[in-house]
Amino acid sequence: MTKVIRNGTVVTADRTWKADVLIQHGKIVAIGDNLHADHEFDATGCYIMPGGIDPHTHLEMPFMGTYSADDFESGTRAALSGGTTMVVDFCLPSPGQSLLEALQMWDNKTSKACSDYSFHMAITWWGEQVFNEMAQVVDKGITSFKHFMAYKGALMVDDDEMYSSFKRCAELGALPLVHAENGDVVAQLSAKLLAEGNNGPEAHAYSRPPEVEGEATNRAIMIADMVGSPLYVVHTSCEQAHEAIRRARQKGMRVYGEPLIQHLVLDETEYFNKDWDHAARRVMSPPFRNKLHQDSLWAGLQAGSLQVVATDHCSFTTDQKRTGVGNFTKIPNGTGGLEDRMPVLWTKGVNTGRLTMNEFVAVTSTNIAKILNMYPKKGAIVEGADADIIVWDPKRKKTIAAKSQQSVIDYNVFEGIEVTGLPRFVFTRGELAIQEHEVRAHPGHGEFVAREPHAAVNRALSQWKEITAPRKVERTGIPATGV
Ligand SMILES: NC(=O)NCCC(=O)O
Ligand SMILES: [Zn+2]
Ligand SMILES: [Zn+2]
Repeated sequence: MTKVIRNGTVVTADRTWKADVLIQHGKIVAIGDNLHADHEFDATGCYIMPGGIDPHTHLEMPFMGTYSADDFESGTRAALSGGTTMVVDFCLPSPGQSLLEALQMWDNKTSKACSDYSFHMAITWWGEQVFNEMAQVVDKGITSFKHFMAYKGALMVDDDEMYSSFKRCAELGALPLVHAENGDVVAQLSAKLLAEGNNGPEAHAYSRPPEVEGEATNRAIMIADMVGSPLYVVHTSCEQAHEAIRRARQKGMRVYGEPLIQHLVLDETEYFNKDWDHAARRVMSPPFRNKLHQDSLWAGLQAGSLQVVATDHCSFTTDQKRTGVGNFTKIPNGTGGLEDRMPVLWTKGVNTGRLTMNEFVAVTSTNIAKILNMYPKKGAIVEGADADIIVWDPKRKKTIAAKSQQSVIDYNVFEGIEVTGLPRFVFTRGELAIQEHEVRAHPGHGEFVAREPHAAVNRALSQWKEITAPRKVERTGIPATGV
């Protein structure tokens, strides 16, 4: 059975043109004029774009004594509803646990995924077993490894562990990722705030100032440079971290930065809300920042010093958040956003002139497909690509409301924001998943996307590091050792 999307304008990361798109067996098979098929979908007035890719989600994740509430079924259904056709989630081994065993546990969660997905593997401890298993993880198509520089006593790794792991990534042609916050300083600041009776959700933000993130970002960048590895910094939220990334890139280092849609549009005043639930629902790490930091992130997307907009979707119900009443360090960290990332970014970015449509496609889909070495299977409208396609109606409007969302939690941090720009149709590998309000997402449709190591950037960087490596100076006439 063939499908064709007709009468629309194709928008990719680098081009905009009128064309029809023909789909067969889950792939794009032709792009051109006057194409016909068994089923026709009308895109009059709409843009035909690559489906969004969210490279940062935590579905059904064990964290801070509980599990994040959205699983692969509700999470990917929410994603599709908002035009995101692929997620990349994190496999988190417990300290001491085999990476392969953890991967098996994460695989078991995915049977009801409605969209395609991939994994990053977290390095939460270090030893010979981890060193060896990293190669097997890469052989399974997982070529990115996450390091938490925060969450002391739980997921955090120290500089020695990070150096060893980044070095191993360089050898394997893999990409290290970092959650960049100085976990030791956060622990000290948190203890001080609690001792002073500062125990509400606003203290979460006080305990993680931008300097904590800027320092860790810079440290991770320097370590990656010393081992000759590229680096991807997740949830870049502030100017200090952005500055470190920008500076590194200007020096030719292969560093990527990922702002979240939450940090781009929500600010720290949320934590000063008198309603404890309101503030706690917005507790995440790093916390929301002020308007100056937001401007820096938008500028980074415009200038190309930041490349990707993600969500870090890690949703907890109000009841789960209430675990932290009386002690902000016990509030599960995380917010949702999978359904909202694309419409909110379009509304606040494209509709305001902060982003072009092509930049929108780049930062929501194409750039990450390239960084994670799955382009043009994903992130592209080209013949042979997976038919992960959104037909985007720039005039469709809605007001974001928890009562009508796909996520299973009981609130939405974007509640009340009116968005203009929503999907008319969403296709996941050629299957129609969304038709305006109608959700046809099919649990079990999603497939694991394996990725190859040694992406072009890894190859170029290791070549350069080899050429510029320190070399012993061969000398003749070495003087005898003195007595
Ligand atoms: N970001 C957050 O607060 N929760 C999810 C885990 C993480 O990414 O740090
Ligand atoms: Zn994080
Ligand atoms: Zn995260």
